[in-house]
Amino acid sequence: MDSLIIASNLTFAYGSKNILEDLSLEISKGSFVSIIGPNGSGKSTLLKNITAEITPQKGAVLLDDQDIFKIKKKDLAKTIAVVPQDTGGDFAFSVMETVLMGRMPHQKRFEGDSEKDVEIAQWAMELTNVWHLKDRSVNELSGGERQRVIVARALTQEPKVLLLDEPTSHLDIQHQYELLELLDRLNKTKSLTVIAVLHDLNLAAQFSHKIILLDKGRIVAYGSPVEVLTAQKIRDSYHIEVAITTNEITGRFNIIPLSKKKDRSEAARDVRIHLLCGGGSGVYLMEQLVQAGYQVSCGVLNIGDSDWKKAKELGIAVSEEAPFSPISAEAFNMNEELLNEADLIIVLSVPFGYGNIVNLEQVSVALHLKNKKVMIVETESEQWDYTGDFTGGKADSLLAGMMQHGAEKFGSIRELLGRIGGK
Ligand SMILES: Nc1ncnc2c1ncn2[C@@H]1O[C@H](COP(=O)(O)OP(=O)(O)OP(=O)(O)O)[C@@H](O)[C@H]1O
Repeated sequence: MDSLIIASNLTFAYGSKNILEDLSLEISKGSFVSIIGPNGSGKSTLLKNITAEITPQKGAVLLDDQDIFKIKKKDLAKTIAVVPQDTGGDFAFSVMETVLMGRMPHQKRFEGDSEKDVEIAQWAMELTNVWHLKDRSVNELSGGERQRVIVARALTQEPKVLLLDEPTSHLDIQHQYELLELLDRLNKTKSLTVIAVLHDLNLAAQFSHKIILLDKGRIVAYGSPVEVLTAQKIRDSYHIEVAITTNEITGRFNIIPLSKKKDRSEAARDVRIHLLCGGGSGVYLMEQLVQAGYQVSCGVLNIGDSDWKKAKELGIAVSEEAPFSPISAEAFNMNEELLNEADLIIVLSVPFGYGNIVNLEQVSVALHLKNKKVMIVETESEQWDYTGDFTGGKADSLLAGMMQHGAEKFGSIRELLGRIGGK
């Protein structure tokens, strides 16, 4: 590994309270590393130690093999730029003047801004989408605009490594992505090493090569997103349950916080919901219902189907069958059990053929004989090519029969969630 930063055995205390405990790490040149961890775990303190803003009581930090605390501040600023957490304070300067301050490490004393300095400042302001604000006073900007100006100032330093402390905290979702995509681009095209404290684990997962998970001043995990962002590690550090699922389209994984059992809505906690879905029609609803605290089951689903995969990821009980096989007695019986246990059955827009009509018949029996509550969602989703009934009218007549016996119909999953109190 071609290391840019090596921290060894760092111990840092504020007063008598140790914040970092014998912490060691290496960050390689050209990498994109995120630092995550719960509030107060020491992320900002670590960042300040490895940028020589504060000095540890014990341990050492090397930047390119040099003791960082011995490098002159001006020289250090040619290599390292920092976007601090708090970009507040009084900036009685214009945006242009503020961004040009980033050139100071490269300028001689009393030397004004050269044409090149202005060009670099413009380049950084265009990248961060603040060029149009160049003549405004920084004091008049919104939090998000100001944050982008500070990033522009840091880029104007032309650093080899950019350290950012929660750079997305003031940004709306569009600007969060724009900023991280910009950092990703600079990382790839200019070999800029990026070290960012991020609170959003999904953003960290999406953009980082490596993630450092800090807890109580110690590194509890350091590795690729897949190695660090496991449900177990997140539970241990953040004391929260999460489901980790894979996005079918992007291939990236999503971390979905699940409310703690005790925090779940009283109403949702003990309600069992069974879904008749398939082909991805149930993915979104499953996530929403699990997140809202419902106990969810589904079936019968073909093994390998996207709904089946999502159910497995979320740990949902599922009655399953091999693809292209008729529903076996075993799958039928398990589905019946799940239906019997359910307080509510939801039928989603699934094309019915002779292979899966049994599912609908089972729901119909549960409604007619067991008085189960049934909700039917009939949508033509963009993701799902709803083609309806391939059973010569049998599916339609079962659905119509259920409607006559009290099943409720909804035009969309959102409408249904509005009724049952999902998210
Ligand atoms: N200047 C300071 N003086 C005394 N204690 C401090 C100071 N700065 C931070 N601390 C304490 O050090 C601990 C770690 O703080 P730090 O800001 O590094 O955590 P963090 O992981 O970045 O937290 P957050 O996610 O809330 O930003 C906290 O308990 C904090 O109260």
